[in-house]
Amino acid sequence: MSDINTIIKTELDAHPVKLFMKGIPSAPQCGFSQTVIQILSFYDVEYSAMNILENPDFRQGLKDYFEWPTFPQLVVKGELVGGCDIIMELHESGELKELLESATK
Ligand SMILES: N[C@@H](CCC(=O)N[C@@H](CS)C(=O)NCC(=O)O)C(=O)O
Repeated sequence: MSDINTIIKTELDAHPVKLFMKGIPSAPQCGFSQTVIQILSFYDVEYSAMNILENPDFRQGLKDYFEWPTFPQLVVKGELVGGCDIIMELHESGELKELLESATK
């Protein structure tokens, strides 16, 4: 495993719900990231967010790690759930609630 993959794995092990985004939750720097932050605010869930604009190694490393080319990336228990479109769909279908609840169990 390359160094960045090891660092990503350590980060994911430490945070059951992890959002890789552009900007920070109080000041998203992209509309897609902003939408996911708004959706997460509907849930009583603790999450950790990383600004990939300030972490270029993660920005490229995550694209390779998850084979997913864009941000945001929401990761629950080490598994990529998806980006903005998927999170919106899962929110509307009610599946996101279950997923987030499973993260704390
Ligand atoms: N359809 C995507 C939209 C996200 C997207 O297009 N993100 C772009 C612009 S913010 C991106 O991350 N590009 C790669 C990069 O900037 O490294 C989703 O559902 O998340």
